[in-house]
Amino acid sequence: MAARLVRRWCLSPLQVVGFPVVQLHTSRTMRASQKDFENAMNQVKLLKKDPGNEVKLKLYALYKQATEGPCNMPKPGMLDFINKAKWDAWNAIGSLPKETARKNYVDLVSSLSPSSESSGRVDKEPGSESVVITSEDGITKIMLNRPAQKNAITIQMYQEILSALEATSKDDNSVITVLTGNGDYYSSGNDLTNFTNLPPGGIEEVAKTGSILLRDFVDCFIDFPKPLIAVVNGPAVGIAVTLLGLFDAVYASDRATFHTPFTQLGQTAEGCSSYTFPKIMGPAKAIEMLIFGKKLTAHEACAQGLVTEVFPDSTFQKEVWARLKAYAKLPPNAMRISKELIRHNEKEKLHAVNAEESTALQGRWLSEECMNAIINFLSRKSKL
Ligand SMILES: CCCC/C=C/CC(=O)SCCNC(=O)CCNC(=O)[C@H](O)C(C)(C)COP(=O)(O)OP(=O)(O)OC[C@H]1O[C@@H](n2cnc3c(N)ncnc32)[C@H](O)[C@@H]1OP(=O)(O)O
Repeated sequence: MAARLVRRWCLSPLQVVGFPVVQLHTSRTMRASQKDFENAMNQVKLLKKDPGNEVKLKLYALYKQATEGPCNMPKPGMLDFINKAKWDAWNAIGSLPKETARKNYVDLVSSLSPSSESSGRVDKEPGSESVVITSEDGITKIMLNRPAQKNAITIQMYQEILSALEATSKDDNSVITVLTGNGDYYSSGNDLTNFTNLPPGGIEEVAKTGSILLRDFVDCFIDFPKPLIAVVNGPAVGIAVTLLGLFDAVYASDRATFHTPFTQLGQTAEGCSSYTFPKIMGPAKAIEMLIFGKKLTAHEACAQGLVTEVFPDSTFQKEVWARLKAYAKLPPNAMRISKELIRHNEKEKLHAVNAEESTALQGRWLSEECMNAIINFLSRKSKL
């Protein structure tokens, strides 16, 4: 379902919003500007880097305006996220003359030409390397690897992380396990496109399968038997923050921030944070984060007890990995038994909280508040 959308995006990113890459027209009577327009359409096919949803919607809208004039389609239903975003973009152009739209399209494409494409960022396909798992010196590193999407977590990535945790919990060579992110973000949390490709059972089916996946995923963190460390290399959002309450140590760069904008998204807390956060930082501070969406700096999160230690970004990787290598040399059974002693009294409670939170979210994902927030994000009309 949602993974299909993401895969489709990665294989042919320009087509996700119905981007007109194959609709070339040739005419013997075309004028110069029509030629430029067709060249621009060809150029778009050669773009190496996905220009992003906002630009794709602009291109779509200008193309439609240039070829058909003002928006003449019936407005798609609220749940038809992608077509609704396309319709909004086209409709927003109003009565812009066809020729102006054609020129704007050509100008926009030339601003995206290969010479102006940045080559610095890695953008991997899910299913290939969106989650990279490596093992060295007794440390299993699970690295979120979608830096261009700020390491937003797709359905497939949840499944891959879950499988990695299950495997490493049974691997005698693995002493401690680390979750971290590649690029400037730790993770922007749940990929908001996870819920946009509707299966035959509609949005209800998406919400139900999402809730089951969430519950299984978080259960795996609750039960993980060995030391679990978060190396928070940059900003963290949503589930990437809430899960931290289930880690045994959280090391953060001073560039990291911690943001749980659930209410703004029409959603509610998950990752057992409705229980762990009040316990860690007291209800007053937990409510500011989980209900009002207050974003914490790394030092604030450390003062609240969510983060174990903050390091300057310039030395973060070096200092943290040196420390983890030393920890991984400690006797593994003693660490495992100590973790069990510290955690086992809470496990039953945590599983019950996880079940409750997952059920509450299933309902939230069907709410108008949540759908509007996702539509807003996808149509890039608003950002958090
Ligand atoms: C099944 C289990 C479900 C568990 C549920 C968990 C709940 C949550 O985790 S709620 C939190 C969800 N996350 C968000 O609301 C964050 C949304 N993203 C943003 O607000 C911003 O992108 C950002 C503040 C993280 C970064 O802003 P910035 O201006 O620096 O960069 P952008 O241009 O916005 O992002 C670059 C690129 O990445 C895409 N992207 C970023 N985050 C997400 C995301 N969470 N889902 C999908 N896509 C994301 C963004 O769309 C951009 O893509 P394009 O270049 O293609 O436009």
